Amino acid sequence: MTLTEKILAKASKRTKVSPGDNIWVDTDILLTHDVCGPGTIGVFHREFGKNARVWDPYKIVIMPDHYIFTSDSLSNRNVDVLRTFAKEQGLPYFYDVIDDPQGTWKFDPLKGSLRRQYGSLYAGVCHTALPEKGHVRPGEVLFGTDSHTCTAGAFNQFATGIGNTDAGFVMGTGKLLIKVPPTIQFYLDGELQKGVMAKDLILHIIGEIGFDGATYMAMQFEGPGVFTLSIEDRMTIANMAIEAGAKNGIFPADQKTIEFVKQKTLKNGTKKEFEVVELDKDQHFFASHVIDLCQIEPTVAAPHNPGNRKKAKELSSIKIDRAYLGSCTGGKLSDFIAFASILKNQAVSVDTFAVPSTPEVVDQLYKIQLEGQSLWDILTKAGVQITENPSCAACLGGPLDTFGRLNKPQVCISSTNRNFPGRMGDKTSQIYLASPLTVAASAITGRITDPREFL
Ligand SMILES: CC(C)[C@H](C(=O)O)[C@@H](O)C(=O)O
Repeated sequence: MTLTEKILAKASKRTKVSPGDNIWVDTDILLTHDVCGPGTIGVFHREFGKNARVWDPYKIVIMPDHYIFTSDSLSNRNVDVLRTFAKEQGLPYFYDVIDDPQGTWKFDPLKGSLRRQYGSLYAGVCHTALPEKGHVRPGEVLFGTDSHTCTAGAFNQFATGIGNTDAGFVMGTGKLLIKVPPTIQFYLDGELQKGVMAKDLILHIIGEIGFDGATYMAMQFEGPGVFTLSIEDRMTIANMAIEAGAKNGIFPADQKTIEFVKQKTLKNGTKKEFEVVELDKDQHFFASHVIDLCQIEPTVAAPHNPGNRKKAKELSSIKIDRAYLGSCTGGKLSDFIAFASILKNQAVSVDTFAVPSTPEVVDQLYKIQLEGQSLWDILTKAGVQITENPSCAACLGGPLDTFGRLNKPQVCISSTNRNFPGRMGDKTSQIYLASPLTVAASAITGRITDPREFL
């Protein structure tokens, strides 16, 4: 069996499952957020009753993260619905945006001043925050009401996005009926070259198979190249499995995975026994691709789908109005480090926005230094507008007052995950998806630029 089949077999208490089998699986974690949480809660109450209790309060994680820092009253109401529900149900893992609805500014000793509009519990973008807060473990089944839930496949687990109806059902029963997906193998060899990031690799792969090339399939990444990738690289790759239509993306576990999971679960009091799922010798794949990481070049997805693959160097005539760094895909700490490595002692020539994915990333921006300057200082000196409020922000447009939103027709290069029309706001804007290095290089020159020109 493939990694996905092995996890699903265990979760359905079977010795073997095959692609196409419809099986009931037990859920380890159900994740929801402010956009889909209220709908999920509505389905849960409608189907299980007004006074129903969730199946297991310790297995539900609620992380508001999408439309958080906005004056839009409907968005704010969504968070209120989550808050009320978490209180009623006694949910220990509700990562509220604020501690005290009356007072939201805090003194920050790192900066020596008041900052942030969020409280001590706020976790940031759910797909980055979930592992950071110790809610992912190899071998487990994670369902989330968000298509990028597949990010957690980086940790050797079955992680997939589901709709509110399914999530309402999981909330009440802890179970879900799913069809076992066929698996496509991506066998990675070699190592990514300087100037090339995990984002380039996944854009390359989506370009290869098409943005529907893995519809309802598992994308399994293996081979020696996998172990050269950092945990955050693997998250970027698994995160965009859905952009090829995949049910999930999945990686084998190594020492990096085990150490990461142990450290985060210990720190956050979520430590549980887990069993790594090993690769079988005779797996059956729907298809198999071998990829030499050394051959990957800075890659861009041109408008209007993530599979519209071009090399960055082929697009040097495209002028941009805006550059954007952020989201579950491109707002992690390693994304900021890469971004700052190019922007050090440089200046951006177009409006450039950066949104950290979690409060932890914000803290590290002040702490981590490159040649004596903090990442925060490097970026602000280069002219980047950074917010200290981590959220999904303009990755998916959001209310008009969303930080970095495209409020007029613009050409934007972005480290995010989708470039559909209207995705970042204005419907006629053009979005080019790229790695943080390519976004930084392009922000300096004002046109799409291969970052190797700056190395
Ligand atoms: C809001 C949510 C349903 C959506 C998703 O599922 O992906 C969003 O996170 C996105 O990235 O488009």
